Amino acid sequence: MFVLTKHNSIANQFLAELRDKIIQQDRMRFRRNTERLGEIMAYEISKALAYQERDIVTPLGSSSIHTILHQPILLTIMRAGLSYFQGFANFFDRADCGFIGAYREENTENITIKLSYLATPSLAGKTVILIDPMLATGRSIIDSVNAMVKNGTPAHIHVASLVAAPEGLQYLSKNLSLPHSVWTCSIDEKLDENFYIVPGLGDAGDLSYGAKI
Ligand SMILES: O=P(O)(O)OC[C@H]1O[C@H](OP(=O)(O)OP(=O)(O)O)[C@H](O)[C@@H]1O
Ligand SMILES: O=c1cc[nH]c(=O)[nH]1
Ligand SMILES: [Mg+2]
Repeated sequence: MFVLTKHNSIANQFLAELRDKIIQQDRMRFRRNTERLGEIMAYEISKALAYQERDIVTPLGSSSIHTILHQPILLTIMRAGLSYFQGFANFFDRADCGFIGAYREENTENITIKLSYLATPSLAGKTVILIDPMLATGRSIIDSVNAMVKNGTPAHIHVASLVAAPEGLQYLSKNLSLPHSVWTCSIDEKLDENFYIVPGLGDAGDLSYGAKI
């Protein structure tokens, strides 16, 4: 598993601003910081993709360089995923993309996921980056994977999160049987009694777009 904040970088400042209960109230900065971390995580994941050597003709000669063989398919879970996704789309700028509508319904016992929308290209044999900033119980990711495989079974899924809870990571390792890797900016302490990540940052969807009814 890759954890971005294990290494000091400017990314730590963006995550600190996302968590800070005052700064995070600036909705535009919240979305933009999320997007910036999406760009940085896209760069990190790009190192794990397949490359091919190409010769580029410049005005003065030719230059050999390794470029990405196939752009990954970018899939995100709405709402909160949208800004993080945009960071990936900025870097993987030729990628085919897909969208999943899912939200958590809380009851006292557990979380259930309501899936309402699925629009993806064919996923058969493809490398997919599944983008969702909050990995809390892990149920949104697992239910999304179970829904999206009807559009083909990917060769590999990169699960890209921003803040992950240990409980969610454990749920993924038990329930995600397809080849996958997990990428996150931080592994936090735990879930609270409402299944929110502690210390986390709060509700990423609401901070991005406002409370929903
Ligand atoms: O790991 P889980 O327990 O499934 O929680 C994570 C999910 O919770 C958030 O979505 P939410 O249901 O709040 O919807 P929203 O994005 O519309 O706010 C977040 O965007 C994840 O999709
Ligand atoms: O802590 C959490 C858990 C799920 N969704 C969020 O936005 N935050
Ligand atoms: Mg939410």
